[in-house]
Amino acid sequence: MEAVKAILERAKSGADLSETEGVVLLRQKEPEAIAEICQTADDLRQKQAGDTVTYVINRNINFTNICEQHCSFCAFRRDEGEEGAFWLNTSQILEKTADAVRRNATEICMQGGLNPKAKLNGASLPYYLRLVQAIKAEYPQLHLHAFSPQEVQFIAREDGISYEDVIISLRDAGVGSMPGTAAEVFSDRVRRVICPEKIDTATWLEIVSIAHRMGVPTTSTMLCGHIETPEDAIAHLQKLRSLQQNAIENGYPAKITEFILLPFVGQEAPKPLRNRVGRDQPILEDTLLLTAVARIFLGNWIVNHQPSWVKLGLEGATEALKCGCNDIGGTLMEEHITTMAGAQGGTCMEVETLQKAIQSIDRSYQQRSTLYEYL
Ligand SMILES: C[S@@+](CC[C@H](N)C(=O)[O-])C[C@H]1O[C@@H](n2cnc3c(N)ncnc32)[C@H](O)[C@@H]1O
Ligand SMILES: Nc1c(NC[C@H](O)[C@H](O)[C@H](O)CO)[nH]c(=O)[nH]c1=O
Ligand SMILES: N[C@@H](Cc1ccc(O)cc1)C(=O)O
Ligand code: SF4
Repeated sequence: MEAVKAILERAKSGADLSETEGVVLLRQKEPEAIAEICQTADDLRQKQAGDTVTYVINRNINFTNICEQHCSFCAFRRDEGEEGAFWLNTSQILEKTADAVRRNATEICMQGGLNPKAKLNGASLPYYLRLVQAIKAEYPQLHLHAFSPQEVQFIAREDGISYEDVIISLRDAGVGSMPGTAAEVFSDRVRRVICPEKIDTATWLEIVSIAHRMGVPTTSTMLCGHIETPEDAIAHLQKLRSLQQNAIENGYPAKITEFILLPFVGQEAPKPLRNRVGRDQPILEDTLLLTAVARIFLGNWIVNHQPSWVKLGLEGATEALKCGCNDIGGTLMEEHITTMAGAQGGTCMEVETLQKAIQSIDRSYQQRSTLYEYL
């Protein structure tokens, strides 16, 4: 307990914790120590981000779930022709966008499977650019938060072009920011088990750094609660922190806007990983401790922290607002990826429901843009 208190004092004084210190915090089992860690995270949240909790009105559009990869946590992907496979055409996407705009969305969050047939004139990039242009032509004011580093690498590989060229083209067509998914856990040992076909740690960091250099802000995520160790989790946070330090120190025009913890949902995930992890739903207590440690460890470098109501339920996400989070996330309108994995939180939130959850813990709420401007 004395060791924990000393570490928390250092964090409160504004110091960046070492990985060893982070691991000590994450390994705590005593309720008293855990309560102190959450209290420190809550204090730092107040100091760094204030008492107002933000939300964004957005819609997820997953344009296809046909994917050439086979991540062992993913219940969303399908082979072409398999039951449940889908691939939206432009008019379906525009209908969903029109409905989102009618419901006051400011953001479309677009991601999909890696579909080698998604090409125009034999190339992937023009296909993705057409998705972007179709939306931006009709709704130039909408913010497009689209395509993970894995999707960027897929396009570059299919077309034999550089990551930089892909990112510049997407940016110039109207992509406003990049979701920091596909990060999973930055341990190549773990990645060989849970996502052996995915980009490795170094490539994820490289692509996100290029995005920052090219003026494209990104989010950042971590998939937790599967086979990662506390050391893996802290190493992941350390890599995000130093990526952000690098963007700031080099004066890049963009950086990481937020950190989102994504607890693994196993219920409908492929059986090998589901069985190895041994549970269907995330353990709330473990998620909350990691939420708090992430706030403390990322320090002043990443000030916006968001829980996932999809995965924790709105009640669990509201608890996370007391353990370091200052944002409740998006309305989403239709969530598929983790809902297909058996997540219990729902697929859509009304603005009023998010506001009530925030009010229930005596905090004020505020609508934000994707880039955290108050609206
Ligand atoms: C499904 S992918 C979509 C974009 C693209 N296919 C990719 O992998 O980057 C988005 C993210 O969803 C998350 N996800 C997928 N299955 C999940 C599950 N069963 N539980 C929690 N998160 C999951 C992963 O973190 C993954 O990177
Ligand atoms: N937590 C989840 C999110 N969060 C992302 C936000 O909705 C938003 O796009 C971001 O904060 C940028 O403004 N998105 C999901 O699709 N699923 C989640 O579980
Ligand atoms: N789109 C979110 C993150 C996200 C997306 C899909 C998920 O299933 C989970 C998380 C972001 O980076 O901003
Ligand atoms: S997580 Fe993404 S890349 Fe992996 S199988 Fe699912 S859709 Fe494909």
